Amino acid sequence: MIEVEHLSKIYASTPAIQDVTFNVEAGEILGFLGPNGAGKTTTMRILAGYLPASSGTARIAGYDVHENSMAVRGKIGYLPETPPLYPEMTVEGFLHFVAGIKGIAAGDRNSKVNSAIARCNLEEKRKILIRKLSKGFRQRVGIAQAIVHDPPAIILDEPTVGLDPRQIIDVRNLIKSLAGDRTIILSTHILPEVSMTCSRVAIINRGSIVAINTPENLMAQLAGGGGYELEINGNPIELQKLLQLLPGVSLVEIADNVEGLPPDRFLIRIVSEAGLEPGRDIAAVTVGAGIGLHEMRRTRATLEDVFLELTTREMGSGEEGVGSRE
Ligand SMILES: Nc1ncnc2c1ncn2[C@@H]1O[C@H](COP(=O)(O)OP(=O)(O)OP(=O)(O)O)[C@@H](O)[C@H]1O
Repeated sequence: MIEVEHLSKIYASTPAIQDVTFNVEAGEILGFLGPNGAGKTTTMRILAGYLPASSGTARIAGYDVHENSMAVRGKIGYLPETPPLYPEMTVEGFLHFVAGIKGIAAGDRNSKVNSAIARCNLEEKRKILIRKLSKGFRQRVGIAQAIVHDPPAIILDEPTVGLDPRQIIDVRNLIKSLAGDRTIILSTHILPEVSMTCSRVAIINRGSIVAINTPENLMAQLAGGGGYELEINGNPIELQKLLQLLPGVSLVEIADNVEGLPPDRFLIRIVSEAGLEPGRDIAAVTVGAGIGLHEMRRTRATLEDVFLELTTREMGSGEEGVGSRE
């Protein structure tokens, strides 16, 4: 549904994105995750046909975004970072106005507007002036204007920025409810947003895609990300020396300042080598050394670990990333 190939954009002499390539299948929600300034908005604006690329191509439902920008606008709904709302219009009046701009025939506008209002749970606000709405409701109006012409693809740029926690949950649920037959790209710099909403995530850093995969696979592929935590009483330094000798153990740390830990106990964090499970040996060595083992649990890499690993890595030091590039 969305095919992006070798897309680059250079502003004056500053490259904003470089050689960005990815596909989004019909019905998928792709999270476009990256720190501030990574190039998310630039990519979204090119896809929506609002900004020309310096090189490369992007197609939506088979149409080139540059060569067929009018056809593309009919296939795509776009919510920019700051939604283009008219505060002095009512919700319903504004959506009628947008439906007209988007070329919906006059006879179809009522049903399209009503359907967008229903999908975005705006029934009770339809006659209210937009300036009187809370930010959460305004964001829903922004999403309603993006979907009023019932496009098969939707691009949402940072849709939950500035919302309170309740509004964030509402907007995320709304986004999930729009999926199904529609293809959605959701740009965000908020990690939980992608794990809660998206089936796949592309991580962009300094203008380049560094990984693209399901959140689960990204976490599973992070080398050495898994490990164990032990709560012990006994000599932690002695145990650390013994555990460091075990095959499959790459790092043993004694944790500082752990809240809620009784004064005679220590927390040991162990990072294991990818694909190895030294848990049995760890338990046996600990008990064999006469150390009290109060608790032992597995720890797994989180999406946050993956994100930090990929976005804090220095340029030019094995930049390939953990996901499969498309
Ligand atoms: N109009 C412009 N002129 C010059 N440089 C720009 C322009 N727009 C963006 N940039 C630069 O391009 C890079 C990518 O910006 P972009 O807004 O796409 O990032 P982003 O990931 O959306 O960031 P944020 O989350 O902060 O919005 C940044 O270095 C930014 O400073």
